[in-house]
Amino acid sequence: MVVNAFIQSLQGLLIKFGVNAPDIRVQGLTLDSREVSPKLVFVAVKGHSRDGRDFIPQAISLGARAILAEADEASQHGEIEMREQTVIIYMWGLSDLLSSLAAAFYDYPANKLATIAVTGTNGKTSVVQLITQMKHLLGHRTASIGTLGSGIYRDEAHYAPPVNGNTTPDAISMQYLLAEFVQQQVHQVAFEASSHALVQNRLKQINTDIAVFTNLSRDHLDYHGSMEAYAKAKLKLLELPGLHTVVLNYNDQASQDWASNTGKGVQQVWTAVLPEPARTLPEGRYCFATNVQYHANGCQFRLATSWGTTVVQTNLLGHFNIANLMSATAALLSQGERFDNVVKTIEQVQAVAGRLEVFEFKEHANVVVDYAHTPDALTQALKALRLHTDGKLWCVFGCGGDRDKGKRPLMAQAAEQGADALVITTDNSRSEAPETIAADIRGGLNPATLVKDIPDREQAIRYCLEHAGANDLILLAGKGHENYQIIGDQRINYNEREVIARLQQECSK
Ligand SMILES: CC(=O)N[C@H]1[C@@H](OP(=O)(O)OP(=O)(O)OC[C@H]2O[C@@H](n3ccc(=O)[nH]c3=O)[C@H](O)[C@@H]2O)O[C@H](CO)[C@@H](O)[C@@H]1O[C@H](C)C(=O)N[C@@H](C)C(=O)N[C@H](CCC(=O)O)C(=O)O
Repeated sequence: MVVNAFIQSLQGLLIKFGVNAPDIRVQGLTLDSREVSPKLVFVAVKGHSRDGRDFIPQAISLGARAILAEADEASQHGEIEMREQTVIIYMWGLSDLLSSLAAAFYDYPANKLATIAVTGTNGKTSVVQLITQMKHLLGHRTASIGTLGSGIYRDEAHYAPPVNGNTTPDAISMQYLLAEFVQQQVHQVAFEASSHALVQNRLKQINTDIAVFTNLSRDHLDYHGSMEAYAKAKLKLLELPGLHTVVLNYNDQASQDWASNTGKGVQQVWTAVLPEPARTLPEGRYCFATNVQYHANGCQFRLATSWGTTVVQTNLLGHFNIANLMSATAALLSQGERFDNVVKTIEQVQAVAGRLEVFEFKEHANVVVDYAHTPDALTQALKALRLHTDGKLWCVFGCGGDRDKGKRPLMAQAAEQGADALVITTDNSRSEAPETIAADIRGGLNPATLVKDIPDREQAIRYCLEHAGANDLILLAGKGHENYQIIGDQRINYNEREVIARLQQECSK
């Protein structure tokens, strides 16, 4: 809820932007005509598929007292039109002004927060979540914004869903969320910066202390057109105001571009996961994980940084999670958190719910829950887990009903190539019979591959626990943090993490 402190004169603000408008007192701004109320100003801008100005009549009918509309040409800037009881103020270049306008409206909330922005093709969500959890463990009131939604971290993440389903909310929502956090005495915010958001200037006026770059690989070419344009979009993170540190990935080629585009006076901190201690050290600060040993319930590695060196244990699984952990650690150390305190948080931090989340079983094989539900994600998860077991790697998986049937044999191949023992189960069968989906999956397997069909997911997990050796590792792929199964047209409660917690208790009796 926007609180009274935000009620201010829009007029004062518009004067800053060279527009002389009548005095209008409002509580907020919105880009969406459907959300308009008399207390909100509707901001009508041209979009990719639609023109917000076409929704002005709807905003008026919902009681908008004021509308800011994108001007078609510079000469129209500051023009004022009255339609019924509503004042429409035209502004030239309004789309690009949105972040500045909203920042001013909400009184520059980012200036009152410690802010960390994370970009990169993979790992954004995990790094943001790790930073958030670690800052919480260090005793700070910490919030995050990203693919999982937005909110303050308490003992677990309970977030409001992402605005419009976007990883990075629109320019107005970003400032609004930050202002809400300020109101709630938050000290630290970490947010994901998608390449779309950077190109569309959703973050332009967000004072950002630290920028973290994870990695760059092919993605979103439908939107950006070429790898060059995509890489350039990511680099726009370096243009955000207030940056004092940029965290770069020594293992990723694209970091060289980042290093050469880093502004004067901005400190570079390099992160890496290396097989053995680094022979040469980068210029600037660094935060390296070396000699990583992978166990059934986590990793042990040597943490070698410009702030100190020690051996640490974490219950995160997978090489890429150690890379994510280094990014988070580097950001925290750059903020001035004490080395020994940060090390303690590395040892306490938990995996993001349903993302290579390990559940320990004393007498049985450990179980890992992961959201992997595409062939590539399944391949990556199995590849990561292979290092964590000397025994067999089990894979429990399925495919959705009423969806792309071509995916079924591909999932089978990914499982067959990455795992030693396969169990096909149900994963949102919808209107199809689980047996039909299983048969399609089997169609992608080598006939000699040993595979079991157990449509009931819980029975499938029990089967693996009973048959796997204590050194084996069992991956339950597909459900992750979700808490339902769609069977027929019913959405049935099913939380795999709760099922496993129950089985853990049963097994410990
Ligand atoms: C291509 C793109 O980025 N589109 C974003 C953009 O929408 P748009 O410009 O197409 O909006 P539009 O539908 O043309 O509408 C134009 C204007 O009319 C307004 N409108 C529209 C309908 C209506 O009834 N009333 C109304 O007022 C809209 O609020 C908007 O201001 O602005 C919207 C509001 O900020 C975003 O929600 C929308 O994201 C869409 C949903 C999207 O799919 N975006 C993807 C590509 C994206 O941004 N993805 C990245 C993550 C990528 C990743 O790393 O995985 C992200 O940050 O989420």
